[in-house]
Amino acid sequence: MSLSVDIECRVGGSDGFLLRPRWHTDARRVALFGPSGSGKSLTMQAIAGLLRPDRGRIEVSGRVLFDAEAGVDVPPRERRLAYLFQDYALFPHLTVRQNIGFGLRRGWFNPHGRRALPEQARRWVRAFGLDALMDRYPVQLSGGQRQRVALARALSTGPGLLLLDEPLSALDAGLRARMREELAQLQRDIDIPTVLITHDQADVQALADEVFHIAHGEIRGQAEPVRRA
Ligand SMILES: Nc1ncnc2c1ncn2[C@@H]1O[C@H](COP(=O)(O)OP(=O)(O)OP(=O)(O)O)[C@@H](O)[C@H]1O
Repeated sequence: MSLSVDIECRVGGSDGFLLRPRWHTDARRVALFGPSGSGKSLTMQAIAGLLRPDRGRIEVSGRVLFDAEAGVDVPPRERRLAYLFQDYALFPHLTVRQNIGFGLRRGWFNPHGRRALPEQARRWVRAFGLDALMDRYPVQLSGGQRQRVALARALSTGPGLLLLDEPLSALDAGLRARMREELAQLQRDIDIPTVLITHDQADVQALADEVFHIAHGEIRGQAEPVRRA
C-alpha cells in the first residue's frame, strides 16, 4: 500500500490544537508513535473521514480520499477502511452476532433478527473462535473476546486498510502480550495494510515495519522499528 497524509486542521477553536501531520509511506504495516495528546487519534479520524481537515490531501494506494483544493471528501462509509477504537466501541445492548452484523453494508442489520451472518463475516467468527459466544452481550465477554469481536466486525466489511487505535491498551499485561501475537499473526495471514497507534515500543516492534514519530500535531521523524535479536 501507499499512504500519503498532508493535512492541516485546527481543532477546538482559534487557540485550539493545531494538527498538521505530513507523511508518506509505502510500508504495509505502519505505526504512529507519540506521547498522549500529540495528535495520533485526530490523524486517524482524519484518515477515516470523521474529522474534516481545513487544508490538504489524503491518498491511500492511489485513491484520493480527501483533497481540499479539488473539493474531494469521500464519505467515511465509502473509504473502504475499518477503524478499531481504543475501547472497541461495541454496542452494549446488541449481541455479538448483532454487533458483527452491524458493520456490514447493504442492510444486513436487524436488531431483532437471528439471520445467519454472511460468509465474509462467518470467516472471522471462525478465525477468532467466537462461535460459542454469538448470543452473548459485550458485558458477558472478557477483554480479549471483546477485542476479537471488534476485529471480526471491522474485518467483515472487507476493508482495504485497517486503522488500529491502541488496540491493546484496554487489556491486562498477560492478555496484552497474547493478543499482540495474535494481531501479528493476523497481519501475516491476511494481506491488509494496517496503521497502528501506540504508546508502546513492544507494539511497534511486533506490529510495524515503519514508524512515524508524532509530537505536537506534527510528524517529527520516521524510522524502522528496532528489532530485538
Ligand atoms: N474535539 C476536540 N476539541 C478540542 N481539542 C481536542 C479535541 N479532540 C482532541 N483535542 C486535543 O487535541 C490534542 C490531540 O488529541 P488526540 O486525541 O489526537 O491525542 P492522542 O495523541 O491520540 O492522545 P492519546 O495517546 O492520549 O490518545 C489533545 O491536546 C486534545 O486535547
